[in-house]
Amino acid sequence: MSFTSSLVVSPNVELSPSNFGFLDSLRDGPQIPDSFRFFSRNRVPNLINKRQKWGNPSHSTELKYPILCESGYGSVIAASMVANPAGEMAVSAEQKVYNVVMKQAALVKRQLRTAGELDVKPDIVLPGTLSLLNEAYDRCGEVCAEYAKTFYLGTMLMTPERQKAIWAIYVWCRRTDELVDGPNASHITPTALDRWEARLEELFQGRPFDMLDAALADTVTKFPVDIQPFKDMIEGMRMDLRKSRYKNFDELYLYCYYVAGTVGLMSVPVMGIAPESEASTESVYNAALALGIANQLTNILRDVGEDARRGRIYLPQDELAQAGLSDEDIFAGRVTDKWRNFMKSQIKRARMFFDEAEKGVLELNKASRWPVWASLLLYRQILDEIEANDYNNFTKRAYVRKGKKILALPMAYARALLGPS
Ligand SMILES: CC(C)=CCC/C(C)=C/CC/C(C)=C/CC/C(C)=C/[C@@H]1[C@@H](COP(=O)(O)OP(=O)(O)O)[C@]1(C)CC/C=C(\C)CC/C=C(\C)CCC=C(C)C
Ligand SMILES: [Mn+2]
Repeated sequence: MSFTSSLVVSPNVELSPSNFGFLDSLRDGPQIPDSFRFFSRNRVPNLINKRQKWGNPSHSTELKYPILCESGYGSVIAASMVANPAGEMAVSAEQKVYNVVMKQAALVKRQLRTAGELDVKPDIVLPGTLSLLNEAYDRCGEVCAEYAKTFYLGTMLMTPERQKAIWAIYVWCRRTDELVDGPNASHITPTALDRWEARLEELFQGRPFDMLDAALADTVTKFPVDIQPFKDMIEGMRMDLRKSRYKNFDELYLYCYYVAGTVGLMSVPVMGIAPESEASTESVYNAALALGIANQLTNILRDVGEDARRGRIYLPQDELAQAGLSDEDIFAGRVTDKWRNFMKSQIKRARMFFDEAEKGVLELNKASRWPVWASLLLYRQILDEIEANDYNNFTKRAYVRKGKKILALPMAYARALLGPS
């Protein structure tokens, strides 16, 4: 059975709207309860909450990271070559990420600006398959609405093609995240992640395993989306399995790229760049990357206590030491002046990434700017809430109240009216 002429469903997989049990295909440890199905209508409670991570520029106001815009590449790249203890030159996290950004930007440059608009390939329909594909996309929309309501509302202005594609990407990201962060996380091994990656490769070759994969398989035939950011997100999940400390911001930055910067790189080819934009494709990708990093840093700062209770500290160890703090201080969860000062510098860094991201939102297609602004404004407010909690992110979870969330939508809309200057 196939969904479109280019999609071939893996043999022995019965495709039906209710077949979302993709964990079965990853199983290599203890049995996963059959009753568990990803994205059943009643959201499976997230028993183990979120991942977390961060970094800090307290000693300097100089931005090393969010500066991959066109000018100054040379110096950034030079700064990115670092010697390891053996004296060999190693490629820094920033350089690795930069290579992916350039690759994705080049791909998009070739395909995205066709008379300023995206040239969406039409469906080639086989009898009976289009309705299944539509059902798959509808299900992606439902999942998205269930997990990220504000963002889902923000996608309402997008063209149906773009909207569906973003939902499909969202669902793949959410499923990937749930592997290590969801209720079945304890069953997930590196081998399971290898299988998830093999499945991703199949999907990109037009052989989706289930309906939700089929939606993404269709999306990647229509938009210039590269597989690398998807693979990198899986790599981020591997990192989460094997690591619970980050030596310095370089290590943390790479992790943030893997789990969140990648989302920006996946989304821009679908959202599109405004036809009137004069910004370079690379600079828009750089901003997208910055938004992912900013979100993830914020996520880490919000969840310090929660993560510590799982034995995880995403904060850069060297910056903690510089601030006179240790793991024990975090496990003890004491809000001291040392902690407040440390947090101030971490928040400052996260805001710098948000500022960098702002520049790029203006350059996006008009209809895509709204959800991005909404996400940026809402996530950034979490930092304000951490401050309002007097930096107690050990026992108080910073969150944006419903009223403020609702207000963010018209504010985001107003901002979205502003395009490239
Ligand atoms: C408009 C918009 C936000 C589009 C992105 C849609 C999309 C594909 C989102 C996928 C998000 C996802 C499920 C990622 C999996 C890994 C993960 C969970 C990352 C964390 C997200 C926060 O999720 P949440 O608070 O729900 O976390 P819990 O699991 O509940 O704890 C992250 C912190 C990062 C998500 C990263 C982004 C949303 C980056 C978005 C960047 C762009 C869309 C680029 C915009 C373009 C420019 C030029 C600025
Ligand atoms: Mn999660």
